[in-house]
Amino acid sequence: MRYAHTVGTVREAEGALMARLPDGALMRRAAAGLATVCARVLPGVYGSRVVLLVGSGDNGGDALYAGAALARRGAGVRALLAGSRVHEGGLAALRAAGGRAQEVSGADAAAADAAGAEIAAADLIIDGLVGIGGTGGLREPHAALADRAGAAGATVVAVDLPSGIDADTGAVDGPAVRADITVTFGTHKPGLFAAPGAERAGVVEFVDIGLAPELPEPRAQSPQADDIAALLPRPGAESDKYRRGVLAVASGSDRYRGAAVLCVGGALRGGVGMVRYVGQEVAAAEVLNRWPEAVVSVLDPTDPAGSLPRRVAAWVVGPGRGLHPAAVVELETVLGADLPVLLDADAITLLAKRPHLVSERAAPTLLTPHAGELARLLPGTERADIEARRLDHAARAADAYGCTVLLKGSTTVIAEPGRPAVVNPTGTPLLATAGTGDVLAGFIGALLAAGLPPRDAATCGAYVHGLAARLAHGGAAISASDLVDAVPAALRAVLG
Ligand SMILES: NC(=O)C1=CN([C@@H]2O[C@H](COP(=O)(O)OP(=O)(O)OC[C@H]3O[C@@H](n4cnc5c(N)ncnc54)[C@H](OP(=O)(O)O)[C@@H]3O)[C@@H](O)[C@H]2O)[C@@H](O)CC1
Ligand SMILES: [K+]
Repeated sequence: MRYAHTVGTVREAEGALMARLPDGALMRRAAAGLATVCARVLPGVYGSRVVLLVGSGDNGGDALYAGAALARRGAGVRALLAGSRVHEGGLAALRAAGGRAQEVSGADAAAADAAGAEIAAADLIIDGLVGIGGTGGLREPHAALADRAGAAGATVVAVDLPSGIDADTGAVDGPAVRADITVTFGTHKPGLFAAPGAERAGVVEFVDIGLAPELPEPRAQSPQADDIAALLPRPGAESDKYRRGVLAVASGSDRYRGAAVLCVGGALRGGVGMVRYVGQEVAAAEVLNRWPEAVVSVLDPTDPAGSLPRRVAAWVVGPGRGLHPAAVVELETVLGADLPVLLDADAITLLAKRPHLVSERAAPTLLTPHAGELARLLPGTERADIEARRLDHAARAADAYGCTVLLKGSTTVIAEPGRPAVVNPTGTPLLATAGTGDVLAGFIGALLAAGLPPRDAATCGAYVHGLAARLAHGGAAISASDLVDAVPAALRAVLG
């Protein structure tokens, strides 16, 4: 598991630790770890050209000390000083090691051109413009340096986090460094997990500076394959279809038959004991045709509540279901039962007008909106703002509805009141195609039926779903049906 803490928490922990350590000890640890990663990235340190982008604060100090270490090993190191001040100790260390420094000011075109030439000729660029002390979009000349670094062919290593991304949210306001590698200190930062910041971080390397004993509960966590393997249920000798869990699926309609077939497919591949599908006649026939192992019943339009299956362990409701009055009755009936329920798509749209159905519910509920649907659940919130600050808004919805929320999209985030947000690391743009959400809902439903709590079921579901998309065609485009077929390979990859 990777853990992330907010800037405020890091500052407090850093203060407590620094009080017990000699001056500069933490920065020396950070810079040594940074220099080690940089040396590993370079084909050879001796004779290589390293450019440091240096801002006013300690992030620049880290870059300068690491640059000094590389200069001592024979690298040609040039620091471009962009800030209103510079870390004096770091600059002295760089100079003592034979490195050179030049100032870059936003107004001086000649200095900017000289800096541009250094960047273009570099083998390695170390981004120490701003770290956790950065606020708002990058100012000049920082923004221009970030752009030039992006256009250069060199490997870019970001110090602590790529400059220009918000450490707590991952929001990017204007130009930001695009790193190949980010070397982060003490703990991960939430902005390294969540898009759009996460997309700028490249491979994230963690350097332990001894902060862990001082850190409280994290703001966010990002599961790795072994965490998922530990959570996924595995059938034992005593398993039977009822113990593995019976999932009721109310997805699709005669108009949207695919949502029925895909959701049931996701559930079956999620290892459910039995799927009980209920829906309109043509959709039900389609499900049976594609998945003969599903137990299917046809909804009575005059009695939607009475025709719902009983003796089930969990429910999935909503994908392609429609917004008609019978769908409302169905939703109210399902939420009235004391069982775990996953609501997706149309069920979320219906819920937005009836929030009490979930907020007053005691049994576990999981909502799986995309950003547009979450905007419906949080009146007055723009979709674009949700995309920019996914962690905050998922947490807000979880608090407002008193349930678990999985926010789908560029980075899938799972929030639950009082718990650290889970940020899924396997997401891929390949998933941005119709029907993939139906598969996810079914797959997570299977895990709910098996008895996993919603947060764990959602965590495993998002992870396996993303991995399946990546594995389906080796990174080439996929359809939602391909995704269903690739789930077993993803499960094999996780379970080993
Ligand atoms: N915490 C830890 O445990 C450890 C932390 N360590 C390191 O310290 C880093 C934090 O250092 P920090 O506090 O000095 O802040 P940091 O990000 O370098 O610079 C902030 C300065 O930048 C400026 N500035 C701000 N916004 C800007 C903008 N948009 N555009 C342009 N400029 C902007 C502003 O200065 P101004 O120019 O306005 O005077 C501000 O004062 C941390 O990320 C890690 O690398 C490790 O060494 C050891 C362990
Ligand atoms: K940085």
